[in-house]
Amino acid sequence: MTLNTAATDKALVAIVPAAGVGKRMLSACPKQYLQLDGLTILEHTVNRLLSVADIQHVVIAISPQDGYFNDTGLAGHPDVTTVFGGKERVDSVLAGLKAIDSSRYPWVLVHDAARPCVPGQDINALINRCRESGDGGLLAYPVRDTMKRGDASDQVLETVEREALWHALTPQMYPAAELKAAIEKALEDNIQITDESSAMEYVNRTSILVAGSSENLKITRPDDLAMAEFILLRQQANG
Ligand SMILES: Nc1ccn([C@@H]2O[C@H](COP(=O)(O)OP(=O)(O)OP(=O)(O)O)[C@@H](O)[C@H]2O)c(=O)n1
Ligand SMILES: C[C@](O)(CO)[C@H](O)COP(=O)(O)O
Repeated sequence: MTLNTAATDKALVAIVPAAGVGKRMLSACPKQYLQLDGLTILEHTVNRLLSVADIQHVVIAISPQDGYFNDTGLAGHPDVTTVFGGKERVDSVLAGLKAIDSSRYPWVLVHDAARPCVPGQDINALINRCRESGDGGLLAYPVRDTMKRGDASDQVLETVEREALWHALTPQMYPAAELKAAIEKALEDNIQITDESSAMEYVNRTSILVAGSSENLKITRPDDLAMAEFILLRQQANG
C-alpha cells in the first residue's frame, strides 16, 4: 500500500515502530498501550509527532497480532496509516518505508512508539539541521557518566572513554529511499541494525548528531513509566 497523500515540498512523514511486545516492561499488555495521563503511550507519541507543523502523516507499524490499536483514538485518524511490523524493530521500520511514496515524501523521520516525551522543539531542531546540511541525522544526548564495560559475570573489564560518546535517541531523519536501500542492504548482509543511523553508517553515509533532551527517554523497564509520567505532566504544566 503506498500513501498517495498529496504533500507540499516541506511535508514530512514519520514512521513509528510500535510492533514490539515490551518484554523488559513486564506488563500485561505491550508497553506502547500502557496508559499515561488518560492516553496510551502510543497516542502521546503520535500526537507529539503530529503537533510538529511539517509532519503531515504518520505510518505506524503494529504487530499482526495487535489487539489494542483499534481501541485507541488513532484508529481512523485521517493522518495515520498502519502497516504490519516484523520480527525485529528494523523489520517494522522497513515495512513502514515500503508504505511510503518517496517521490511525495522524500524525507522520513523514524521515532520509537516508546518515546512519548520527545519535545517538539527537539524534533524541529533535527528537521532544521538536516534540511540545512542535506545530511540525515538523529537526536542524541552526550553521555554524562563514567562508562564501564563488564564481562559475563558483571566484573569490570574496562572503563570506556566517554569523550564524544552519545546516547542515540529518536527521531532519526533520512532520505526515505536511501534509508530503505541501506536497511535492505544491511539485512541482506546479515548486519544487526538497532537504529536507522547504523544502517546508514553501513553504507557509509554520514549522520548529524543533534543534541536533544534527556526527557526523551525510551520507556523500557517498569520504573521508566513513573519517570515518563512525571516528565509528561511537567511538560504539560510548562506549556
Ligand atoms: N519487532 C519490533 C520490535 C520493536 N518495535 C518497536 O521499536 C521500539 C523500540 O524498541 P524496544 O524499546 O526494544 O521495544 P520492545 O522490543 O517492545 O521491547 P523489549 O525489547 O523489552 O521486548 C518500540 O516502540 C517497539 O514497539 C517494533 O516496532 N517491532
Ligand atoms: C532506536 C533506539 O531508540 C536508539 O537508542 C533503540 O536502539 C531502540 O531500542 P532497542 O531496544 O534497541 O530496540
